[in-house]
Amino acid sequence: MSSNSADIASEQKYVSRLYDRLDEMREKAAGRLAVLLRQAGGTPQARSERESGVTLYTEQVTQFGAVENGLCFGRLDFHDDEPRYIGRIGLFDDSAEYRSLLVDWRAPAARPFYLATAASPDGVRRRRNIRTRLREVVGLHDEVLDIEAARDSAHEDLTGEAALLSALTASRTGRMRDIVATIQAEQDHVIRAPLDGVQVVQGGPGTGKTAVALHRAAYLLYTHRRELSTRAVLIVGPNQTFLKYISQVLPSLAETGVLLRTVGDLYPGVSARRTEPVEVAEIKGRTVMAEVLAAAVRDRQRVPDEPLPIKITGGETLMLEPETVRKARERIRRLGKQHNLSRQLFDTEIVHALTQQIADKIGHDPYAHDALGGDDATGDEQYMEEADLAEIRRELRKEPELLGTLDWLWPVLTPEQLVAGLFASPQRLATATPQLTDEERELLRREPRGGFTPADVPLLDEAAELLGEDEASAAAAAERLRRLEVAYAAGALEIALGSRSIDVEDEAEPELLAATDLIDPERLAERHEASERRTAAQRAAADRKWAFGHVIVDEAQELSPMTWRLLMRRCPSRSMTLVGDVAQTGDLSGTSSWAPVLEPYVGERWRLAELTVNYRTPAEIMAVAGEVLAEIDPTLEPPRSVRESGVQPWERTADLAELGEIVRAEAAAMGDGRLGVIVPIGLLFGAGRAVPEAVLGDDPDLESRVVLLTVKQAKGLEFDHVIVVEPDRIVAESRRGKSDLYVALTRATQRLGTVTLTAS
Ligand SMILES: Nc1ncnc2c1ncn2[C@@H]1O[C@H](COP(=O)(O)OP(=O)(O)OP(=O)(O)O)[C@@H](O)[C@H]1O
Repeated sequence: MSSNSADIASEQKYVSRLYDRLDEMREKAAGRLAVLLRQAGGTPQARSERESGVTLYTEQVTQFGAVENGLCFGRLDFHDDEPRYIGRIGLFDDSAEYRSLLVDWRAPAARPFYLATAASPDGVRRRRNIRTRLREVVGLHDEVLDIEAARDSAHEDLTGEAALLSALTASRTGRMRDIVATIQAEQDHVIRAPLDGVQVVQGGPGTGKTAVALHRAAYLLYTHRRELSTRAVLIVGPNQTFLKYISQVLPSLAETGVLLRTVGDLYPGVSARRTEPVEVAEIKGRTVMAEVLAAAVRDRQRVPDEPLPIKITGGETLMLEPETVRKARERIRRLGKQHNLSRQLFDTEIVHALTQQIADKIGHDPYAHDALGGDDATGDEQYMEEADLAEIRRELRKEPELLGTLDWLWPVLTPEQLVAGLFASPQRLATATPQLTDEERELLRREPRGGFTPADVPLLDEAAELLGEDEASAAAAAERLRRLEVAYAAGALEIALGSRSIDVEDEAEPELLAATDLIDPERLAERHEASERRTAAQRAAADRKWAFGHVIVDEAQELSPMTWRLLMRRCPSRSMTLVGDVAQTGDLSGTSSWAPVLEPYVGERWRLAELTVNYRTPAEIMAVAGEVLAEIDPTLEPPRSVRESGVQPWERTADLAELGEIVRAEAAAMGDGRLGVIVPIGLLFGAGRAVPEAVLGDDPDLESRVVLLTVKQAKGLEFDHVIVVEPDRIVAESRRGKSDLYVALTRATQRLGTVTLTAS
């Protein structure tokens, strides 16, 4: 780290100029936004232009606020070119030449900042990391890429790791940070990989997979803005806690147009929070469930055992024969249309059959063969006129008893009704699941009330495909969209306010406050709705059939085959980035190899990139975790730790009552930072009583100093210090217990301890 004050002063001058420029642009955008928000009325065209202006300037104000911290973090000096400053966004001066002041990190011109090495300098003489706090330059770290220049430099440091190491050893806050200033070359290659096709990123714990996935989203949105801003990018993460943990990374990279979702939230209108045993989730994740659901739909298309009497107005009773229903059903099934969309056809078939019955009874022309009869026609056996038949059909369609019968024979179903109804009924389960054992069937049974589990979501989606949407559900979808828009509009206003720079906030920027005073979320949502100018991410969130421009999956090894089906439906272009580690798979329906999950969708056409360096876990901890990895699969290589901490992991044996004391001692040794206590599922509440100061729950607040959680909850997260309680019990709790332990042991950035409890 250099602290040459002359250099710092000179960089400060430049950085201050960049902030001045940022302020100018932000003020301009906020001013324009405020003016637009005060306007009302006008022609439809004027309104529409105003609405797009509001969207544009809201986004700009948000973006300029989001890049406040660490706006500029790097500088490249070339042998034969002007220095180039690298930052979170591109900035230009407002002169006629529109000169570049700051290069966006995603632009090709910024790439040498991440890739140039002394061996392959690419014209770069010196790479400088600029560290800022608020708007002040507080340190420089130089890396000279040519030996000659290195001799003259005041910032001689050829290791190139100082900036990285200072980022890695900093205390954690409970929120993931971006790594834009220190992206490493192997990560950069993944981030900038082509948009098309399926890119798998396999890497051990701490290799930056999540970081890379998020930076890739930002890169793709920047580089392919036009395609992706209309189709949107979806990022799927394992749980709400994890999504919260990563939620600030993309805004800090000035990207907000990405939809972050858990699998449990991928079916619009359902928030799957119900829990269930892992064995049940595993059954629901099997591909065979697609056949089960198809059978469950067929089972709802009934054929009565006996003729059904149907009383119609006027007191007459028609008989609907099982054979008639069976034939109608066969004909309709042959058409291959979705169940709900076939209902009308079914009605038509049955109404026709019953009309025929009436015609047979009353419509036969008694004079058909009688030339002297009162009728005009001769010869042909004359049934009723077509107009009369049509009239009967019309009347029949209004008959309440018939309508009830049709509903019973071919009910219009929502996916929710189909799935909940299937699991609630032993009889329906028995019919639809011949492939399962009695025991498995029994596991699937549950009460319909109580909502859905994450493993139900792919089933709901599959069911929706089989059923098709009728008008009622389309109307419900429109209402969902409206509600989401109100929520989004509230969020957008919050971001516009919350992301203002500290300086601006201090001065209580009057125009921006006026902007939010002027419009409430409900009205902003109406503007969006009226103008059809919702962001793609907003529209995608409410639309089950949305085809995303790119889908990124984190912890992709955990997805079940049924979830893969759902995701592939959401991404027909197969432009995907899948990051994960097959050694960390915990879910029983997850995978331990990439090829079999991808083969059904893309054959062998997918690219594999491997990340090999562990940025999180010091070598001392990785040595312990490496032993567990060898037990999972001796052919797997643990990632190489980038640093050593000099601290060996510790082990203790204690009884549960002592756990509180141990945790307090560890927290005291930690300074500021976060301590994660990872326990077996069965011990969560017992440990919670023993360590009352720890937070725990479905979605624990990760910013708390001590967090108590299960391995499943800890997946993807990290803490400065970690205590793993009862490692053997963690292994024993699941068929994938060793992988769970491996995950638990690799969460610490500084120090690891394990506690084995004595039986008491
Ligand atoms: N180039 C980098 N510069 C600075 N920090 C980095 C870099 N790469 C990774 N890190 C940090 O290393 C830690 C681990 O990264 P991340 O969580 O993305 O790893 P992961 O591969 O997803 O791990 P896991 O598989 O255990 O979930 C994070 O704190 C991340 O910020």
